[in-house]
Amino acid sequence: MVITNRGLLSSSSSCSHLLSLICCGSEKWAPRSKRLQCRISSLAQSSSTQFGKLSCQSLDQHNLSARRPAVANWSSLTCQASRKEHYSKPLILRSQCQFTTFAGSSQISHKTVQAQAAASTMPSTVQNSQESDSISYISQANAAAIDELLMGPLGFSVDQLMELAGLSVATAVAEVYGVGTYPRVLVICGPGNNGGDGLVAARHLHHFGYKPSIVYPKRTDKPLYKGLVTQLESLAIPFLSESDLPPLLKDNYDIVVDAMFGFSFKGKPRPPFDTLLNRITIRNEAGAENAGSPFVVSVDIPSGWHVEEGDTEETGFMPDMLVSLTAPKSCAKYFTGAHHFLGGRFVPPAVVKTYGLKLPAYPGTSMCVRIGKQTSIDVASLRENYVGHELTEEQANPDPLKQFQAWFEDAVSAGVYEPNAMTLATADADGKPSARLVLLKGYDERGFVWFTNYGSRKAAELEANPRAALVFFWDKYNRSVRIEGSVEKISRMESETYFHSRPRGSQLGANVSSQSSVIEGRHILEQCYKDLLEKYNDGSAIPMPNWGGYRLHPVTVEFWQGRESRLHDRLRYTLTSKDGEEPTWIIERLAP
Ligand SMILES: NC(=O)C1=CN([C@@H]2O[C@H](COP(=O)(O)OP(=O)(O)OC[C@H]3O[C@@H](n4cnc5c(N)ncnc54)[C@H](OP(=O)(O)O)[C@@H]3O)[C@@H](O)[C@H]2O)[C@H](O)CC1
Ligand SMILES: [K+]
Repeated sequence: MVITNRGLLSSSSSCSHLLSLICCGSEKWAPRSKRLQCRISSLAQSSSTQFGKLSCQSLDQHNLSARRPAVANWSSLTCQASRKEHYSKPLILRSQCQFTTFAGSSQISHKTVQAQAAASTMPSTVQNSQESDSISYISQANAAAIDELLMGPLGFSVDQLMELAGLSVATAVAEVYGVGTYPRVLVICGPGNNGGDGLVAARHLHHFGYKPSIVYPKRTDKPLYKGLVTQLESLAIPFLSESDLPPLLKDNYDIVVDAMFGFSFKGKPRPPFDTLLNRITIRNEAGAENAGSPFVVSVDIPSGWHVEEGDTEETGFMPDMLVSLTAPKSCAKYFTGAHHFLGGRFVPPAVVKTYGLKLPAYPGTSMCVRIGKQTSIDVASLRENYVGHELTEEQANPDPLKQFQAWFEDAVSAGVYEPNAMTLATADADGKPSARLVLLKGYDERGFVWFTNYGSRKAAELEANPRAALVFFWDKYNRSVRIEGSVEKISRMESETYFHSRPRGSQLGANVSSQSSVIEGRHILEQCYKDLLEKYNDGSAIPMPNWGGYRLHPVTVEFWQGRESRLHDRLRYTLTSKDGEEPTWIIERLAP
C-alpha cells in the first residue's frame, strides 16, 4: 500500500519484475471544487520478449480518468480524479493500479498496488478571500463599467491608463525577478488592451535593462497600438512569430509575460492563443523534466481563465505571478501562485466610492503593491547575478576619497534609498563587537562623520576602544564600501552647528531620548516630547543635549563591485607610511 499526500512522492517496489509505483497526489483547484491528480509510473521498460499493461481504477465513486490508458511499455500513466465539491469537504483519491506483464500471449505476472492521496484543505488564497475582507474582488461587468467610468466622466484616456498599467506590470516584474538574474523576457500580447499593457510593459522592461522579445500575432490597426509597436521597433525589440520560438522556452527566456487576455475574455482561447497558452501551461503539468521553465507573469487575469470563476476549463494553467490591475477580478481568488501584485495606481476616490472598493495602499512612489504574503520564501535560493559594472585598477582613483565620492554620486543619481546609510561596527574594551545603521553626515579629507547621543552604547564602546568599521551597500550598482580606522569626537562647535541645522522635531527628539537606556514604554517618550514641545513652542533655541559627532579617520578603504559568477572586483586601499615620508595609499586587489 502506498499512501501519498500532496507534494509527497513515494514508491513501492513490485519485486518480481522490476516494476515500481510512484504516486504523487497534487491538488488542483477550480472554482467551487477541487480536483486531485495522481501520477502513477512504472520505472521499468518493456523488453523485446515481454510487454506490460498498467491500469488504474478508483476505489471510490470519483470520476477517475486515465490520461494514457494501458500503455504497452508501461512507462507512465497519469490518472486524475475530479469531483465538483465544496472547498470545505475533503476529497480523497484511493486508487488501485494493476501491472500485468506478458510474454507473448501468456500472462507471466500480475501485481496490484493501492494508492491514496488526499486533498483536504482550502488553498491559502481562497481561505484569505473568504476570511478576510481586506481587499475587493470585482466582477467582469464591474471591471468594464469602471473602465467606462474612468474613460468617460472621469476624464482619462485609454493611452494614459494603458501606460500606467504597463508600467505597473514592469515594476512588479522587476521587484520579483531581478534584471541581473532574469534578463530574458518573452511578452505574449493578445488583440485587446491586455495585449497593449504587454507592449507598454515590454518598453519599460527594456529601459530597466531587460531584454524583451514580443509575440503579437493578432495586431490591430488602431493608432494607439501602431504607435506602441513603432516605439518598440525603434528600440530594436524583436517581434517574433510563434514558429520562431524555441522548442523549450527556457532555452531563450527567463520570464514569460502573459498579456493575451484580460477582463473581456470569453469562451475558450481561439488559435493561435490556444497553442501559446499550452506552451506556458506545460510547466505546471510536466513536473521535473520541465523544471527551470520560464516564470510566467500574467497581466490582470491568467489568460484563458474565466474572469470570475477561474480555471473552469481545468487547463491547469497557474502563473507564478499575477499583476491585477485597478482591482483584482473575482478569478484572482483562485490564484495560488507565489506572487500577487496590484497595479494601476490611478483609481480615483469616485471609483472607490461607487464600487465600495477596498484596496491596499501603494507604498511611497511605487507603481505596484503586493497583495497577501509571498507563499514561501526559500532564503537559500535568493541570489542575484551581478552584471554590468566593473572596477579595474585602471579605473580606480588613486585617492580613496575621490573614488568614494564617484561611487556615492552614482548611488545618489541611481535613486538608492538613503545612500548615506552605513553600518557602523564598534567593539567594547574586551573586543565584543556590535553593529548598527547610522547616517553619514559628511566626508572630506579628514574622514567620515556621523552624529549620535554621547550616552549611547556605541559612544561607550568608542570611548573604550576608539576604532570602528563602516560598511555601505548600494544595491542599484551592486557595490559596497568598507572603511576602517580610528575615531574621535568632532569639536563641540561643529556639533552645535549641525544640531541647530536639524528640524526642530529632531532636536526635540534628541533631547527626549536617553539613547540605549531601557524605558518602561513608548508613552514615556511621547509624554516627554509633548512637554518639550510646549516648553519650546515660543521658537526659542533648543539646547543640544549630550550629543554630537564622531569622525573616522580611514586607514583602509575597500571597494567591492559585484560581478558575474561571484568573481567580484575587490580593491583595497591601505594608508602606508615609509620612514619619515608622508603616508600614501597603496591599492591591492583581493580575491573575491
Ligand atoms: N481600467 C483598467 O483596469 C484598465 C485595464 N486595461 C487592460 O485592459 C484589459 C481589458 O481590455 P479589453 O480590450 O477590454 O479586453 P482583453 O484584452 O481582455 O481582450 C479583448 C480581445 O480579446 C479577444 N477575445 C476575447 N475572447 C477570446 C477568445 N476566447 N479567444 C480569442 N480571442 C478572444 C476579443 O476578440 P473578440 O472578437 O471576441 O471581440 C478582443 O479582441 C484589462 O484586463 C487590462 O489588462 C487597460 O490597459 C487600462 C485600463
Ligand atoms: K493576461
